[in-house]
Amino acid sequence: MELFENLPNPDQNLLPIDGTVNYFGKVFDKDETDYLFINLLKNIEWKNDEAIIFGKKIITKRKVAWYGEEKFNYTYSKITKVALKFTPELSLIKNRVEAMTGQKFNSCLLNLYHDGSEGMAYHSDAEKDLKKNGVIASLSFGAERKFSFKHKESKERVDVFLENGSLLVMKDETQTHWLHRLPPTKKVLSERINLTFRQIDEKI
Ligand SMILES: O=C(O)CCC(=O)C(=O)O
Ligand SMILES: [Fe+2]
Repeated sequence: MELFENLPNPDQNLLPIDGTVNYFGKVFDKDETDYLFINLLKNIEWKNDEAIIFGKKIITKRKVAWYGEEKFNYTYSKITKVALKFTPELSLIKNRVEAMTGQKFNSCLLNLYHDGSEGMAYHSDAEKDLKKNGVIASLSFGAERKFSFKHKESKERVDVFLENGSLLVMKDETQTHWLHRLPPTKKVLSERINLTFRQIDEKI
């Protein structure tokens, strides 16, 4: 039986050292994936992102949204945001992800990339509002895109393609030792939605 030979193995660590990244592959069936993509595109309150880069306020082409269980404040690229309450679809996705990872999440940052010209530069998600070494669960809908990790010291690279309806989990010391990015590409002409479920430290 070689039928499952090429299926992603969620127990496999994609990183060679200093962190853990597990790729689960597609975790929603085709109909659910299509429904969720269209629903998120329509019902999420998408806004162009604002960030302070080298002291200057910039507005990104990429759109973002921030949802949570509570009205959390969250500081990202030096701008503080307040979370909106989870929609029924976000709660459904969250429950599914919690069952698959055995972790609890209380917030979600969403990104909408209109096409391959939009991406996200190298960064790590270790803002002070997040639990230290907390787990991040990343869901992708729409166009498949490459996602790259780079080790902060050795500069070693690890690439993974994030499929429509797939789940990627980053945990342990990943954010301390690795950067990640979504490189821009000329090959992708359609939209991609990314959801990163996170664990905001409720003590703050
Ligand atoms: O779009 C992605 O896959 C990654 C997004 C990301 O890294 C982030 O929101 O922090
Ligand atoms: Fe990130």
